[in-house]
Amino acid sequence: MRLPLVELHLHIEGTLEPELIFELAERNGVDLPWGSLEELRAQYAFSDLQSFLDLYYANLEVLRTRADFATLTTRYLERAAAAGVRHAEVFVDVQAHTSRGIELGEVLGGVHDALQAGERTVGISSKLLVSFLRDRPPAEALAVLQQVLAGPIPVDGIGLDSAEVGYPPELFAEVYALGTANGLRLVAHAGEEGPPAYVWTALDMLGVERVDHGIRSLEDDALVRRLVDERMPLTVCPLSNVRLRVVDTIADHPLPQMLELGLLVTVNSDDPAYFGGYIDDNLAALQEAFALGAADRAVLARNGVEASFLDEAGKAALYAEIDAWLEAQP
Ligand code: HPA
Ligand SMILES: [Zn+2]
Repeated sequence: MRLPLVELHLHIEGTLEPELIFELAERNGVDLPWGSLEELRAQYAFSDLQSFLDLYYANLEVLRTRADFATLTTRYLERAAAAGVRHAEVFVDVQAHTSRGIELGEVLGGVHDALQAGERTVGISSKLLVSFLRDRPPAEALAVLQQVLAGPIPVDGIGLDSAEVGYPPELFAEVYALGTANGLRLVAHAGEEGPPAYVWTALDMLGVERVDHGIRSLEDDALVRRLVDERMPLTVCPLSNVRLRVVDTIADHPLPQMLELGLLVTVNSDDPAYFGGYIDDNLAALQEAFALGAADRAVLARNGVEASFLDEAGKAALYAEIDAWLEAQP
C-alpha cells in the first residue's frame, strides 16, 4: 500500500519536460533555439523567479492545439499517479497562451479533457484552477475571467502567479470579487519572493482560501499567528524554493519549523519539469534532509487533504486510507 497524496500547487505548464518540448516542436513544426536536449537542459540553472519564468514562457511556444494541452496533462497525470497522487488541483496560465494567439478553448479544453480522462484511467480526481499573471494588467485578467465564465469549460477556482515583487495582490481585488460572485475557489501565490505584506493583502483584499508558497510569512510573527489561528493552508514547494534561491539548500528549508509552529503546511511540486522533481521527489528530499518518519509523512498527507477543495466525503475517504497506511508501517 502506498501513501495517498494530494497535490495542490502544480502549474501544468511546469510539467513540460525537455523531451516533450522536442516532441511537440516536431509535431507542430516549431523551430527551437536549442540544437539538442543537452543544450536545452543547460538553461535550467536559475538565479531567481524571473530567470525561471523567462525560460518557462519561452518553452510554451511548442504548445499550440487542444491535443497538445491534453498530451501535456496526460503525461503529468501518469507521472503523478506513479508518485501516489490521488487528487490534484492544477493551475493553468491561460494568458501565457491567449497572449500568443492560442484560443482559450484550446487551452482549457485540452487540460479539461485529460483531467476528466485521468479520473478513469489513473484514478486521480482533480480541480482546474485558472491562474492570472500578475505582471500583466488586471483589466486583462478580468476580461479573461469573464470569457472563462461565459465559456463551455467549467473551472473550479482562480489563482495568481508570475513575477511577484511589485505586483501586490490587491491589484486583482476586482478579479477575485468576480470569482467569489461566481462561486469559484480562491488561492494566490504570495510570500514566495514578495514580502509578508502581500500575504496579508491576499487574505484581506482577495479573500484567498489558501496561500501558494507563503514561505516569507515566517518573517512576520503576527501573520504566522493569524495563519495558525485560521488554519490557513500554505502550499509549500521545497525543491522550487531551492532552485529559485528562496532558500539555500534543502537542509535550510524551514518546513520543519513551519510544522512546529502549527502551520497547515502541504508539500507540492510547483513546476516539476524545471525544479528537479515531482511530489514524491520533494518528499524524498525532505525525508533525507530531516529524517521524516512515517507519522510526519502522514501529517503532510493529511494536511494536503484538509487543504484541498475536495468535498467532505472525498476527504473522509482519503483520511481513512492515510490512517490505514500509517497502521501498516513498521
Ligand atoms: O513558482 C512560481 N511562482 C510564480 N509564478 C509561477 N509560474 C509558474 N511557476 C511559478
Ligand atoms: Zn507556483
